[in-house]
Amino acid sequence: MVDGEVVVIRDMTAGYGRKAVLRGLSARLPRSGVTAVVGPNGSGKSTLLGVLAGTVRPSRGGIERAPAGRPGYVVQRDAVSDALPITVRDTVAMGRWASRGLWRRLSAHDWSTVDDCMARLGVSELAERQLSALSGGQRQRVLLAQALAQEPGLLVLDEPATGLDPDARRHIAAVLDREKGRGVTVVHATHDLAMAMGADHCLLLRAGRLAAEGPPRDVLAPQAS
Ligand SMILES: Nc1ncnc2c1ncn2[C@@H]1O[C@H](COP(=O)(O)OP(=O)(O)OP(=O)(O)O)[C@@H](O)[C@H]1O
Repeated sequence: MVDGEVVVIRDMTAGYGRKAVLRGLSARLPRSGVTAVVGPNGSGKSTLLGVLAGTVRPSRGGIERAPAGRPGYVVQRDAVSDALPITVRDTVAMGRWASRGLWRRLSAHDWSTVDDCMARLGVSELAERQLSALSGGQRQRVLLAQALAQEPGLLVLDEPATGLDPDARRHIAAVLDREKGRGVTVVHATHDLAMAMGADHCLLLRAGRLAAEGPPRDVLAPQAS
């Protein structure tokens, strides 16, 4: 892997308040590839994704050579309120606000991007349904469509397959592969071995440090045994 083809995280320390969660972490993510971040509960996966998405600010070091533009970020599904009175189409349209601004009307091009993203995730038939009335798997696809509507160069997903049945997991994995084919750099945290094995690159975190990095079969083989 040569330097021009990677996103570089260099000697990065980050956490919450005075508590450092990630300490001196250096890693590389293949550009236009899928990276899986694995590790036990509390090892710092979500914190790393937060840094990549720009919601957690490192106290030292940081990301070099991130893809241009605002990252698309899909948080863990249980972090999204069930009570939001909003339709599926309007949820996906929120992805356009980042580039359009809150107070400007969305253009015909914006709405066609929204409709295209819903189609890519197979949720077009749900467009007028309330987000709160969807199953967990449907909601996850809608949130992914919202992130794609931002047309990001970097797509960051926190456990996109958790709680989904095997078909839904395969669908999400196929969508991530398709985005990679469109040149998007994809990073996701997962506890799902098949999802991690399907990635191009794998980062294993342990207690806020990088315990291993490389092809998933090399990183995960000792874990699986
Ligand atoms: N908003 C926050 N404020 C304070 N501490 C936090 C916050 N979010 C996470 N932490 C702490 O940071 C540490 C790492 O949490 P993080 O969510 O990054 O781990 P994780 O590997 O994603 O875990 P999981 O697999 O359970 O999702 C934990 O000790 C957690 O309690």
